[in-house]
Amino acid sequence: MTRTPVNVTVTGAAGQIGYALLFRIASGHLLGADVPVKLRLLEIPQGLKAAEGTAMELDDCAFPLLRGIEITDDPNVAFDGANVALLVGARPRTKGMERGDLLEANGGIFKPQGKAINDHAADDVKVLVVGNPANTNALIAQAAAPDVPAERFTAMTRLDHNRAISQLAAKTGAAVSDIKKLTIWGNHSATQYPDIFHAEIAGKNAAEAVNDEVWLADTFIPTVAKRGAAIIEARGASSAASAANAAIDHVHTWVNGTAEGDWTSMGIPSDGSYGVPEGLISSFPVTCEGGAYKIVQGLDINEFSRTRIDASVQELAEERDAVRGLGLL
Ligand SMILES: NC(=O)C1=CN([C@@H]2O[C@H](COP(=O)(O)OP(=O)(O)OC[C@H]3O[C@@H](n4cnc5c(N)ncnc54)[C@H](O)[C@@H]3O)[C@@H](O)[C@H]2O)C=CC1
Ligand SMILES: O=C([O-])CC(=O)C(=O)O
Repeated sequence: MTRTPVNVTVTGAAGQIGYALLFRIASGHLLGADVPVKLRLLEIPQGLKAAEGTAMELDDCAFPLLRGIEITDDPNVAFDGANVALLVGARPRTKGMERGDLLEANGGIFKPQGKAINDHAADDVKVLVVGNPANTNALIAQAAAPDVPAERFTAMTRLDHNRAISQLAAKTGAAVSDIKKLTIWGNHSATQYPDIFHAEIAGKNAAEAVNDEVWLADTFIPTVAKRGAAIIEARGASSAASAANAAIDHVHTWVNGTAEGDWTSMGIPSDGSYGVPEGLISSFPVTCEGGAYKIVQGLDINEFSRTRIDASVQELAEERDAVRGLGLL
């Protein structure tokens, strides 16, 4: 049976994450090895030529699943009929730019893109925001798309989730595949909280297996939370292939489901669970099934975790208030 191609829109397609992402989408890693895709690449006018170069390379791979590539600088065209929208392009912070300036500059990107998604995307559109500040950019886009169910707007904390699994595996000598139920709470920023109290290593509680609160507080949490800065320091450029890989993981899990006995972390609009104010786009532990996600309920949050979740959520509330003050919500 021939399947109808899924329309996948990628913004910032000529950037470094875009370059690492597009080939994996086209080769079937995003949605599945039997799902044909049509790509729409959105760039600013200065980025169009480089996006065309990437499209030439995509053609040269002769991917059997790739059924077309369209390149545009018009969000209304890029999101027309989009089933999956990966919002990667964002305004990076430049010298002398304050946080408020960054939020304002990104508001100028994510508000019109949210409106274009509202007006043109397919009814089943799923949106992942990668561009930083990812959680608040997702909130801006979602607010501009009142006709799209709010839960379709998500922000990427899967890279943090994967980083935390890898650090925990290195500490304990466990295989990455033995680590389950890790959680990233809060913002994709240095305040995020990677939580191992409910995680399992080969079926045993991870916090008990580690049994080292000093390592947890002084090494594990800051290493995961500041990994982005460490990569910039080492590579001279921010994470690209690992960020693209996390975007693939995020959408693949959302569409195809979490494994039995495991969960993942996604930045999603809060329903008030775990004391996170409703509407904030915060990272939670979630399970996915049938193309929808659900927050894992009933976890016991200890004092150590509560303080850290609250601090990250407080930062999200401040970002929301700042963009509200700028008239972006
Ligand atoms: N959530 C996460 O875990 C991570 C997020 N990031 C963020 O992802 C974003 C992209 O990173 P890179 O690809 O490395 O940046 P990059 O600077 O290499 O590429 C960004 C691309 O976006 C394009 N762009 C800018 N404004 C646009 C607009 N309005 N519409 C369409 N395209 C637009 C630019 O022309 C550029 O080609 C950054 O904001 C970065 O901070 C990066 C790593 C991890
Ligand atoms: O830190 C950055 O600028 C890029 C990023 O979000 C990450 O690597 O987590």
